[in-house]
Amino acid sequence: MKDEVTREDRVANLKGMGCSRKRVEDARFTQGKGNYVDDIKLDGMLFGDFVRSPYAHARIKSIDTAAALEVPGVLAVLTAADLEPLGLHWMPTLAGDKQMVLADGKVLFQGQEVAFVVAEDRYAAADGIELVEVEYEELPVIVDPFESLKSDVVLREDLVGKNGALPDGAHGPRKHHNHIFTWEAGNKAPTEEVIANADVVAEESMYYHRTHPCPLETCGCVASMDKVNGKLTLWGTFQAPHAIRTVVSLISGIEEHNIRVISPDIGGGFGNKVGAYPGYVCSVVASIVTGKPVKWIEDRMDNLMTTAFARDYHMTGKISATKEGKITGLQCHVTADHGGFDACADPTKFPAGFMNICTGSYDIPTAYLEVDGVYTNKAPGGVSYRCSFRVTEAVYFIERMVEVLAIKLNMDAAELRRINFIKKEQFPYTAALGWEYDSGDYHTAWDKALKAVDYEGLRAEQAQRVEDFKAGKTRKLMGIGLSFFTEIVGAGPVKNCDILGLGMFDSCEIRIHPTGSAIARLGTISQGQGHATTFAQILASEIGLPADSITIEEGDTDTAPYGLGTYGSRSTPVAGAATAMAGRKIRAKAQMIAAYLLEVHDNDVEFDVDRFVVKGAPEKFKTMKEIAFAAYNQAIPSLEPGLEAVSYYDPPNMTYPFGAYVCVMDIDVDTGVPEIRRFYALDDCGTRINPMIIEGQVHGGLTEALAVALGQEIAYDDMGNVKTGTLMDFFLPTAWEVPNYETDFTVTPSPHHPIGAKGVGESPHVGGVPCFSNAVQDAFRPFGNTHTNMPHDHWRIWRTANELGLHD
Ligand code: PCD
Ligand SMILES: [Cu+]
Repeated sequence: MKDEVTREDRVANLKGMGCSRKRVEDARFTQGKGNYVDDIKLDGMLFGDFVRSPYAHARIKSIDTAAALEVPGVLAVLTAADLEPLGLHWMPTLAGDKQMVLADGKVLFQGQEVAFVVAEDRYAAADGIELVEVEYEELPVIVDPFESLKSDVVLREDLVGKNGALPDGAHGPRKHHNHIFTWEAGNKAPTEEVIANADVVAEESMYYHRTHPCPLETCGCVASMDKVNGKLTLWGTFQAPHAIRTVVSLISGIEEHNIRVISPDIGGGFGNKVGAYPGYVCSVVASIVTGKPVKWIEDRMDNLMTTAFARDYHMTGKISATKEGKITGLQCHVTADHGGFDACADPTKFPAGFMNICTGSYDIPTAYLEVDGVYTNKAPGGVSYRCSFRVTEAVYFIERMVEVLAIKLNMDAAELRRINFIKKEQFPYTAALGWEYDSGDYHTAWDKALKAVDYEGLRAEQAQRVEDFKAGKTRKLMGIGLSFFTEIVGAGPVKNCDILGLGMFDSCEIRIHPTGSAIARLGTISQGQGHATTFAQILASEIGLPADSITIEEGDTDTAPYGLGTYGSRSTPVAGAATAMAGRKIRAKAQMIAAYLLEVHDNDVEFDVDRFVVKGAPEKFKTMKEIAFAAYNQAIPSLEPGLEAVSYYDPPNMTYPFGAYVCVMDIDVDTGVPEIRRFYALDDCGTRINPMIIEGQVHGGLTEALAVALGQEIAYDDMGNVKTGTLMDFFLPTAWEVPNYETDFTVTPSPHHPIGAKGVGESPHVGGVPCFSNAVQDAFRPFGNTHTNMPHDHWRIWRTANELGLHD
């Protein structure tokens, strides 16, 4: 006899929310069957590549392309002079600035695009590049933003009026010719007053160094202009394909319906692929000029040296408290190094992103933040790396300030956090710098974390270690790194978040096929996160069809509904919500169909897992599969045939995931080598869609956090040369450096999200960096250390030990 199918079986069969469904995309990724931009090969396709500036700041006196054009296979060499008649020698940036597509009279950073060589293949292009003769006149180089604000050297002549007048920038008045904007949040005078009269004030200056996400796949595109039909198709590594389509239309004048932008598989994005690069514009122009498809793919050095960097924030803070440790005020000033052009990808009203989340997880009554953006001779960008909107910087700042305050108060840093956390009953909580935190339960998470690692025990062990060190019994110190973070993800309500005037909603469109399977398309685009797996799970739970019968498609602007793309952990909070809402529309229609089929009133049926059941008569039901068929097969009075829905979702607020991290580290004082003994990470991202994917996200984010905290950096010398432009010098952690992460969670749903989910992709990075850094700093705390700057590579750790006299 066949076992009866239980309700539990039916739930399991859906593989819906909460299930660790295996990633459906991995079958192709693990078998080398992914379809990345560089896999696209079209008939007659040409290859374009850049002549790049060896200088960080120079006047361009002449460009001679004659010899390059003689190279067999080289078809064209584009310079700014060729783009100028088309109005394409400069392009708008996402931050309201403009950027040279090809060097127009001067170059502002090493690696800047000077000319675009179009050839039959990559090798001919490379030969052509060698023969383009550019005459440069070197100009004084500025790599330090503080120097920049004092210098007579004008970096952006295009932004200075004839008589030296300084027209306003995109974000208001400018103080100096190399100044971009000042952005403020909070209340200055009251904060200064609180700090001036406080029992205790801790002050610190810190530099969050410039780094780069270094995705496995570099940036690139293939442009194909079909002149007969007037259609442009652009494949590329785009994190925001629809926005790219709109931008391409606006700057090229090609009507938007004649542009098709496709993001195929993307080998990691991490924010690097949000903005628009000169390579896109040049490929499009080259395709129009030659009438052939043109591919442009960066090499690793191009990618590291010239595409969207992250961080480069010089932060100075003051934090005040009572003698008992209750925080009373916080002040922060940032000097933000934006390089040669302001190309940050923040929502328009937020030139320093969400840096104003820098009060962190603490109930701080008054605060003030001021950010000055500055031009220097470095590459532009400033969007990227597992937090598009500067939350990494904000959390690093507050999590260091709290540690520095703990030292000043001679208090335990875990206890100091505990007494200042926003309390559960205070949510929704409006922070001093303006954000409304949707939900949180920080005390529960913190207690769980400290208990899991036996915090008291660790502190006792650390004290013993200090004794042993002083007694000459060991040369290893022990650091306990703590961090508690609150993220802000899911941009964003259209009322205050837009990019280039495009409101930051997102979308999902669903079609149910007659046999009860479905396709859903979204305005976001996976770069490895596993959207094809997880969005199908949301739908499975909402519409009662198995996730395995639902295809998720993203990234083709001809088919997907308009959306703002994937970055800032916005897919779950925004497109995930749209998916649930579209699913509910499907369910509402399915209910009417079910009622018709069961010959009862609409309100007499109710949804149960995968079917509609007559209330009080569970043996009378129609499964979603049957309903789907009926939608196409029966004429139902007053209902259109078919079963489709679309939702454009404008979230009422952002979501505020949080987490509690602890890192235990042993540091060899004589070599400066840190050894991570334990890393415990508790994440709360509200309702969890796929626990296994969440765990993968946490592992990835923590590994990138380890990289940034312990060695990864884009470093410049005084001449503006990039010293870390290859993977020989740029630290990319491998399994060798990575510890065994212990992951954990609590669940505090978002009250405004239809399924209560918050983002998680960025969180481990945001919380991880301060945790690793705090572990290093904590090891040296007993010897008088208050703060040292990242990255904590072996040399810098060794130097700290040396400066503290530990080598004597
Ligand atoms: N609650 C929850 C949440 C979430 N999830 C999952 O998880 C993931 C994620 O999500 P999110 O957080 O929402 O996010 P998205 O939007 O999707 O994504 C983005 C992110 O993501 C991350 N992760 C990753 N991974 C991979 N693999 N790759 C990549 O690239 C990446 N990137 C990075 C970044 S950096 Mo930016 O862009 O900087 O802003 S931001 C970012 C997906 O799958 C989802 O579904 C779940 O499950 N649950
Ligand atoms: Cu972010």
